[in-house]
Amino acid sequence: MAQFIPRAVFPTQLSLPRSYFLGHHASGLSKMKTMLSSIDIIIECRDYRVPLTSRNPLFEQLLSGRNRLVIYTKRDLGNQGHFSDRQREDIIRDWHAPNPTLFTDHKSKQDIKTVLNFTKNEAIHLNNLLGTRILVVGMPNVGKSSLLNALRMAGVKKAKAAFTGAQPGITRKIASSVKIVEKDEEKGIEAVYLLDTPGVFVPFVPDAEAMLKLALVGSVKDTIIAPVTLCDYLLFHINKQPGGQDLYKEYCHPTNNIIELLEGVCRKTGRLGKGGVPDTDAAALWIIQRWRQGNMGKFVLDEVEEDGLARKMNEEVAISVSQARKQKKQEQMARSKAKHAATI
Ligand SMILES: Nc1nc2c(ncn2[C@@H]2O[C@H](COP(=O)(O)OP(=O)(O)OP(=O)(O)O)[C@@H](O)[C@H]2O)c(=O)[nH]1
Repeated sequence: MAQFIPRAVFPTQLSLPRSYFLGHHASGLSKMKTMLSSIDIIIECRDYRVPLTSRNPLFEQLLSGRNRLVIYTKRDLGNQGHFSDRQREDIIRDWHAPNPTLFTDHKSKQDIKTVLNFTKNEAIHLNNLLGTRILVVGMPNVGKSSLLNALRMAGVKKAKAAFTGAQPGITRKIASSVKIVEKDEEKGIEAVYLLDTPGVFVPFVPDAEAMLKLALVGSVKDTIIAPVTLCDYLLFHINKQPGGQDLYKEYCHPTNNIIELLEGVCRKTGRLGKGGVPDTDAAALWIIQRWRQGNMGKFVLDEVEEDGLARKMNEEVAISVSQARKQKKQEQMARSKAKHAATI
């Protein structure tokens, strides 16, 4: 049998939406701006599986010069405990230095304890009599509320304070602060409070592939991109992993053809519509969910290289320059239209 060769590149998807910046993202961001003066530390959450693509330039503007901890959430979905995972984390830490960086799984007691200890040390250092106030920010569905709940449970043994969910946009408003560390006079620790915020999406996604990555990790609603397209992009990544084809071997032989895989899934799991027609959309969503739960491979979608962050930042500058030019052109056109209308 011929050796299976995975696709080297994913076909360009010209028709994909490249924006998902919603009303509550904009209002959440402007509310955050007004609150910053009463905040001591920012925890910025990013998704472990998209360390570059989940960087939001809006937060860079908002948080520049602020005391910031970067937390890469959902580590359990992208880390297999290999040496290469450790190397990747070292590179990411270097990107953010001197800001501290942590990697978490919200169900890992050790990971949550590390975050809690960080906040306690900051509280001792700041020694704010009114307590230390921490704002948690990040892209939609990155796991901000889950982190808050886990910290609250570990820190003050209190149950869930924030709603969480598998789709983005569960948190719509900045809620009141939640205590995660009690005041401890003996140890000289003032109380620590967290404030959860609504996820804020990037204002403009640079390319279709970045949109596919953000959709795959659940930052945009599943109704925005056709499930078969999204699943095809996942298949592209699965096939690139060592032994990736084994992840779907019960449904199909090694393939680059998404329909072939989905039809195999439909047959095996009974996802058939009227007249036995395979329900490929349902099969695609099922595979995507399995990957999001860590049952279809654990891997990172972005290439992590030492100069990766610097290249991404240059890209953002280029986009903002081209957007500024576009805006200027539109303004000139509007002015000349108005002038023309005034002369007739
Ligand atoms: N596997 C895994 N899942 C996580 C982790 N953290 C959060 N999740 C899941 O990710 C989904 C989104 O979590 P939320 O805490 O609601 O995310 P959010 O950032 O508050 O979302 P928005 O309301 O859109 O701002 C939920 O299904 C969580 O169970 C993690 O560390 N590992």
